[in-house]
Amino acid sequence: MFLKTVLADGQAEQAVIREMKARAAGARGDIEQTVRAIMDDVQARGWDAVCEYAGKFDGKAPYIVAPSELEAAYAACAPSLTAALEKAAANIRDYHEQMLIKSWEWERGSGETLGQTVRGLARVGIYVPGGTAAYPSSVLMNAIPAQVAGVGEIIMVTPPTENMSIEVLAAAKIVGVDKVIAVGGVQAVAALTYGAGMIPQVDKIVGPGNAYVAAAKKLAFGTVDIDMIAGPSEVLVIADHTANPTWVAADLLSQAEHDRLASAVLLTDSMAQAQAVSCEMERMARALPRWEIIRESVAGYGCAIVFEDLKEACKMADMVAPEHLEVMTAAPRELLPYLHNAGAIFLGRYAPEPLGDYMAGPCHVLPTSGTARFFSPLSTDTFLKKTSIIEYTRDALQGYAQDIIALAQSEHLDAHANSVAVRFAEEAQDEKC
Ligand SMILES: NC(=O)c1ccc[n+]([C@@H]2O[C@H](COP(=O)([O-])OP(=O)(O)OC[C@H]3O[C@@H](n4cnc5c(N)ncnc54)[C@H](O)[C@@H]3O)[C@@H](O)[C@H]2O)c1
Ligand SMILES: N[C@H](CO)Cc1c[nH]c[nH+]1
Ligand SMILES: [Zn+2]
Repeated sequence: MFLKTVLADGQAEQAVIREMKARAAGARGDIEQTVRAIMDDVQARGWDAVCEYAGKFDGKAPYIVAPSELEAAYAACAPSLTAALEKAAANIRDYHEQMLIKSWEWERGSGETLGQTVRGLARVGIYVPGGTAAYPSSVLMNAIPAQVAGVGEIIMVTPPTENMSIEVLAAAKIVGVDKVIAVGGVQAVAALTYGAGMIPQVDKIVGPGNAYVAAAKKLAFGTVDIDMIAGPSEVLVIADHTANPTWVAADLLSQAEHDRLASAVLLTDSMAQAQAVSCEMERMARALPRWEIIRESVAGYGCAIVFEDLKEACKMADMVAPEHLEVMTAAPRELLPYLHNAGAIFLGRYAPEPLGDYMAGPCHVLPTSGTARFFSPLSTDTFLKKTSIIEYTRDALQGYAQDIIALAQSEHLDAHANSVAVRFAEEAQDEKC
């Protein structure tokens, strides 16, 4: 069968999870030493090193992409594409405006004012891969949440390939990215991390890239912040016998085509459904241009598991914690309370995964490789920085003075205790006199 199909027996589920973990570890690769050497060299020698590595790996010196080049790219795209990008941009923007957290203040009691200021980061870098994975949709998905969060300056970097994607450049123009620099790979991440030549140091680097870029982002973490290390794409579909097998198959293929390491998993309570989906996948996949990639990803990381009860399938989905989770059952919302771990959940037959990739509005940069157990999608939160605010009146502080002093003394921190005591000592003295 095209999609290997097994009955759930406890072991089959564990085997799938083991394979996915091994895949995630393998995808990371063992290139840290090479990447560290480039990062260190850029930190030490700055722009000269960036230019040398750009020449070595991309055969071209880095340069700032002029606004006229962005305009020309926009004009060169089909109007139907720029219109679709603009529609997607509007949906991404209004979705993220809904979730934006604002600064807040609260009076706990008389004279105790507490709160938080919430501000966008001053400057962020967005990495956009070169090659076939240069997705214009990813430019929108990374840059718009940053803009809505109020980031001061967005710098986009992308490898200076011979024929840079006009669609990517058009997307940068639509969003209004502040600066686009044609530089890629580790040298781009290093320049954004330490600052080099025309590239200023940023506060955070986001966006996907190959194993070198991912390793560089890992090393950058600490000097700057990063979003996450994105692994290969994943889709897990929970479908009962009511789902249309052609549609389920189409959705599984939509992520299998991303990458040879991509995973496409079906969980169902119907063996007939599993078999029908497998047949449909094979039929449709053979007609797709990325057939070779699909064949490898489905053979390596695709499967269907048949459960007696869909609640058991939900437990398995929670263990996998997939990037994308589709629920195509007669009553999808009934399963929602049982699903805790996923980057994005698509409910019902009219929410195929590519709706989320392009148009619905939530960001398509999602946790992968099981990290949806604890990571969240990229969003405005990714680009926000919070600062606590504490303001007390004299009386409010006095009300806590003895408690603070007691706590400080218990930790043998006399200067801490004194910082509060000193504020009331003079008054105590005055009262004595
Ligand atoms: N998860 C997602 O949402 C998502 C989206 C888009 C792309 N991606 C991933 O992004 C990646 C894109 O990869 P890509 O290679 O096409 O573009 P890329 O921009 O990530 O990497 C290209 C750069 O890699 C560097 N490089 C190449 N070989 C090197 C070497 N031997 N040593 C040091 N540096 C080297 C070069 O500087 C080059 O500019 C893919 O792995 C794809 O799966 C993921
Ligand atoms: N599904 C990808 C993330 O896993 C994002 C993407 C971009 N374009 C199409 N798909
Ligand atoms: Zn996709």
